[in-house]
Amino acid sequence: MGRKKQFKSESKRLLDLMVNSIYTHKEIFLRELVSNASDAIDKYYFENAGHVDTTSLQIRLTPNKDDRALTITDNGIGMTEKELEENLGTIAKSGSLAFKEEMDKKDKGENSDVDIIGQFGVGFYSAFMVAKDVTVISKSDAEETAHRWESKGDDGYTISEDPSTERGTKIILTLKDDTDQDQYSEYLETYTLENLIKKYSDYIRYPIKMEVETQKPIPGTDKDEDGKDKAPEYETVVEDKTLNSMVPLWKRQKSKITQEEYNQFYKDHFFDYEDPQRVIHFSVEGNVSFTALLYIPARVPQGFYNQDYKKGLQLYSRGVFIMDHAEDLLPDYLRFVKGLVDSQDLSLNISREMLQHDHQLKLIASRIEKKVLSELESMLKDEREEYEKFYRNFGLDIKFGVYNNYGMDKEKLQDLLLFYTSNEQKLSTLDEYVSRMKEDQKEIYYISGQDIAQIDKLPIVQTLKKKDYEVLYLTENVDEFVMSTLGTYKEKTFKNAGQGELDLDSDEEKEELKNTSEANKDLIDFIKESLGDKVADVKLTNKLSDDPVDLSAGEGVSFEMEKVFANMPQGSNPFPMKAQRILEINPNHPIFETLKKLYDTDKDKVKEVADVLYDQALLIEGFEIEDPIAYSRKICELLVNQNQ
Ligand SMILES: Nc1ncnc2c1ncn2[C@@H]1O[C@H](COP(=O)(O)OP(=O)(O)OP(=O)(O)O)[C@@H](O)[C@H]1O
Repeated sequence: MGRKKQFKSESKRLLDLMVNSIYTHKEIFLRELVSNASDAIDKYYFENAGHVDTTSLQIRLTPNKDDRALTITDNGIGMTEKELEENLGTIAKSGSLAFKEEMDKKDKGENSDVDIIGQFGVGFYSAFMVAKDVTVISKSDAEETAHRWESKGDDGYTISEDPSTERGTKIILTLKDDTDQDQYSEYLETYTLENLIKKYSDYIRYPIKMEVETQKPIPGTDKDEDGKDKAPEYETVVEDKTLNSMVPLWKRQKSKITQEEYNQFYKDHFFDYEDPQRVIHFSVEGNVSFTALLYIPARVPQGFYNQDYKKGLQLYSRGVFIMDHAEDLLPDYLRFVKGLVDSQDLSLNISREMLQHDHQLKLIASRIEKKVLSELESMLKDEREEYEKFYRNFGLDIKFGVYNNYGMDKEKLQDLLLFYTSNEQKLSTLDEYVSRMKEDQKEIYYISGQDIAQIDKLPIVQTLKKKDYEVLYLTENVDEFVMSTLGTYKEKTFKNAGQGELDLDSDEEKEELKNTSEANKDLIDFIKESLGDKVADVKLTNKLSDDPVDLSAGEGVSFEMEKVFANMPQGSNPFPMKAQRILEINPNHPIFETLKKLYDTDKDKVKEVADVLYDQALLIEGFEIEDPIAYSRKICELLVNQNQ
């Protein structure tokens, strides 16, 4: 046995962290060791290109419950005594510098509480998260003898000669004792190992093999004495199984992948039982190189509106799984996109914290955003029905995308919006609406309500339709916020038809209305006074063709916004905002004549009628009335009086 040596001081600190790790993803040790094994085979392959029997290259897992040991064997390049010393005695060069800097910061008291293990190229040392003793037996073609490196972690390591003759490296992990938190013996179960390989290392290029026990029917036992079929007897057979599928689907040539394969991969990896609506598979070479395989689900994913729904793509580095739900790869408004990104430009040990600042990742994210948006644009252009199907599922996210971040992304998204309109009785883009606008129309009209049918009956909508103006129907809470974020589209301002003035009248009509209003000023003032602070104003309007009254909101908060604020959870909105209520009366409706007459004969009745009209206007707007019983009594009274 060789002399005991101490780890270099930096390594020792890292090792301490591993040995005493409270890191929750200890299982990644297997990914790290398998990845090293694969790198070692790569190196052997490249150094001996042309002379290698590629079929023999492999990685093997051997769990041994008696010894509580898990062995990972590869027939890669192996290490000489010196290499064992250099490579395993100091921490990996890639990570060492960053690690040391972080440690220096810590010493100066500036250290953030970052997840240190995830952050550095700790590779091999992660074995100490699960093992109390790590033995590495390695043989390089460059040396006659093999060597054995052994360590229990903190108290150093020994290197000695070993009788092995086969080229490559064998890493024997004697697992730590089980604790309440960690069942290390799980790593001796073949099914756990199979799952971990599938999860993290499925696409390693070389076969990862393991002997697995399976139950097989014993030949000839499926017939009884009379030759009739019966359930066969089973025996336990040990089979050598390849655990990984080796070639990632996304690395294969696009033209050679069937839709069925894409769909199956989606269902296997992203927990959906339905085929996706769209597959987007593309590669980018250049400043940053990556391949992305993205999917748009055909339906809203389960839990999509729950707080704990996680957006993001799976991240791979050269076919090795790094993490799930890398959220920085997708903007929020594309949170429905599922899929993965594989880039050789990312380090295997990159952490979430690091990703946020990673320049390469930002480039990847921006290419992905552009690609998905351009796919959606062409779907809208060329496959309208498909797009509308998509929009019914995820249009709300596109709307939130317009509204969020102070409208930062609105330019990118505005042409993907669809709204139901009065003319078309179907969904329209803003561009389509603008192209149909009347020559004299200056603004884009919209109006909000609970649903299409209710909006369609609103008095103001009837009037606009009569005058041949098209109106966008808004039925979702976020819609008005989208409109106010957009402000304009193709230099046309958005105008809430249920709010403020609409300027639809001709000069003569305006003049006539002004005259009627002046002539009836006393009556109008009286109504306003009798309604008190319920209304901000009462006025006559030409907007209403057949309806007697209507309530419009003053400038500022609209009725729809008021309703949204009112529905917010209590406490989140300490100053609920109310829209100004303006009661508008149709001077061409017979009710106005009645009011005029009553004003001369029975002012108390005017008050009653005004109350009823105001309540009616509230109902039309979808508000509750304050006192339904009083309202109903008044209506009955008026009906009875009429027949007397
Ligand atoms: N199975 C192996 N066969 C041959 N060499 C190995 C093997 N495992 C590790 N090594 C050597 O030990 C070195 C240190 O490994 P470690 O996993 O700590 O870091 P790394 O793989 O270089 O870096 P990173 O993990 O950041 O990619 C490797 O660079 C490699 O030279």
